[in-house]
Amino acid sequence: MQATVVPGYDAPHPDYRHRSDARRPRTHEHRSMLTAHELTKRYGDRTVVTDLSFTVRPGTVTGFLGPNGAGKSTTMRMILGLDAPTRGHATVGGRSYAAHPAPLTEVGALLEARSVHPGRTAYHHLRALAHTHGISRARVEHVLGLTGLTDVAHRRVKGFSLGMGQRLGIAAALLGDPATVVLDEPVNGLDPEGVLWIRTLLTSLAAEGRTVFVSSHLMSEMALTAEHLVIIGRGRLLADTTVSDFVRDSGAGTTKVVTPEADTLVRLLAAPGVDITTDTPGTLQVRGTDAEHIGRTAAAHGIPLHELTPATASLEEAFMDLTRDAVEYPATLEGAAA
Ligand SMILES: Nc1ncnc2c1ncn2[C@@H]1O[C@H](COP(=O)(O)OP(=O)(O)OP(=O)(O)O)[C@@H](O)[C@H]1O
Repeated sequence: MQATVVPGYDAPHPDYRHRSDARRPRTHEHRSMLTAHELTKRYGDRTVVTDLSFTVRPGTVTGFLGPNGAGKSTTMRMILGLDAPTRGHATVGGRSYAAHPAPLTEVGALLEARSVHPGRTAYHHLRALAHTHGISRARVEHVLGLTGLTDVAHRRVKGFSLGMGQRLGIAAALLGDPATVVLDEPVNGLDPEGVLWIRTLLTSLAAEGRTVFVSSHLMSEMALTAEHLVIIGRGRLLADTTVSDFVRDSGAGTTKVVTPEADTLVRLLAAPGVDITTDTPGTLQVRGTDAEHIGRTAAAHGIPLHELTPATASLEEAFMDLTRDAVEYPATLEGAAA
């Protein structure tokens, strides 16, 4: 496939793959920008991805959201050259994935459970991958540490839990120290500690200047992890926005506060853009500021709070509203009875 080269693109530095976790220079960030341009995929007479265009930038986590069957995996597979688009194209750092001379060091990907030989240990699986790509043993040990697998590195993969398998997939994705990371539903199978770990990992990968593109069907999960959102439904773009704009536009940025000193707190929080309503004495619904500011203000004035709850549930509702018409198999009463 012909490589499309963006202006200003320069070839990777030869030492690039060995520069493990150093913060990437900001001037090189354009290298890892990921773009989808009118991506379209048809299977038979069904179009599952339609005219999808968006850009994923380095330095932030971008969440790729959509209900089950929306076309997230298909889009990611087209970006990674695993599925050919019917129309349109995708580039990473200005080139198609296939045009990169050493793709593993440019793009690290976790798609649905990889085929790992069950009789192999995690260490040998990664060593074999590293060997075929000229990656050092030290890097294998580094990614085992990064994914919390050091203690089980010499156990056979067939004994791994779903979460451990997921960590191994992420270790493989990071093996080439890639500037771009594409992960399909990485929290699947992880326990709460694992979910927290992946959030921290993704945020730190982005803070190092990498492009981080991660799919999920859960808004609540993405709202805690991503800064930017690309939302699709039935293969079409529904929103390309920041999490804070989505929260603001959806009206989900309400915080419930229960306090015996409601009148004093209302006076203290009054500011342009802050809107406070109350239905029940002692219970406030605050918009235009966040729970942290409310908590700090209350603490600074010795006001007891019996409850301080950001309304994350309504964020999920806003996402469901946006995608309702795009859900393939909506949960209905008839459906439940069937
Ligand atoms: N190889 C294929 N042949 C035919 N249809 C397919 C194929 N792969 C995917 N599809 C269909 O394309 C649509 C999008 O699937 P895809 O897996 O991309 O969605 P998704 O958003 O990743 O969903 P999920 O969150 O459930 O993985 C679905 O209706 C799926 O059945």
